Amino acid sequence: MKVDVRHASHPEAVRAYDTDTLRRHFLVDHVFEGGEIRLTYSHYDRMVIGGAMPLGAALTLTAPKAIGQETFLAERELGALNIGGAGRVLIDGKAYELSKYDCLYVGKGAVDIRFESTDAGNPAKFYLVSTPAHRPHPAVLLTREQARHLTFGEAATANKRSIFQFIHPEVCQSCQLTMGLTMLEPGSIWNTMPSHIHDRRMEAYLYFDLDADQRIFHFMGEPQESRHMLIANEQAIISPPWSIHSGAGTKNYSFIWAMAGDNKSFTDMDQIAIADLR
Ligand SMILES: O=C(O)C(=O)C[C@H](O)C(=O)CO
Ligand SMILES: [Zn+2]
Repeated sequence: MKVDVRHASHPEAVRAYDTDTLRRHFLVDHVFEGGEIRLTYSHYDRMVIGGAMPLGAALTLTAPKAIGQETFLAERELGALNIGGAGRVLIDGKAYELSKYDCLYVGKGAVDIRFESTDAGNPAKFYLVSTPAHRPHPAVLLTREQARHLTFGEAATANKRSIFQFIHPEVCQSCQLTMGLTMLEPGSIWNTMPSHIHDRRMEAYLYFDLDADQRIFHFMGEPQESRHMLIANEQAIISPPWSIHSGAGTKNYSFIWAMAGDNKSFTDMDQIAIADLR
């Protein structure tokens, strides 16, 4: 299992980052590798993001040194959303079957976590997000149809999209983790424009369902000091709590968002007027 540790950056320091430095701190360019679990440990709210892509054999989620525990979920909770072929997650011997766009919540205290693909030729890709947790909540398997479905945006502003809230207080209990999926309609390319910040929570995005030759311009930074990174399919970004997080693709795409921090309120956002961005 590979673990990459990312430290937190002060917004004043980020103003001076060049492209490579921005990407080193905030881009996770290699989330999925066949037959491996890869993790990135962010010091923003100690969120861990990563990918588990099992092939022939099951992959076991063990506790890396960064966690400082005997087992990965000793003091953590986990969301796993499948963006690949069919697969299953085994939690202490109980199997949960996940098709593409299904999400599993796993609470604090689960010990033995394994990931399997149904067909190694069309492997499952489990996108993982984990945050510290203070109490156990039951495991919940959610299909996209069981998520809370909201629609936002318009074709005229190229931001017509569906938001599916999976790990959200009205759908599934968690300690601090929230997680969901946003899918843009063909012809719509903008997510979260007008953009927002929420200093109470950090956020991470996994961009996917993007053609290999297309890219997403991901905007970040303080609202009056915006920067951008070019993102390819199945790459993730870490968004500090003080940063905008907004993207424009050269084509439509989907992304998984996840947040952690002082509240689980999706609507607790400070909106930034487009005219105020710099
Ligand atoms: O398309 C969107 O807008 C989103 O998906 C917004 C993110 O979920 C977000 O930034 C939540 O704070
Ligand atoms: Zn946000």
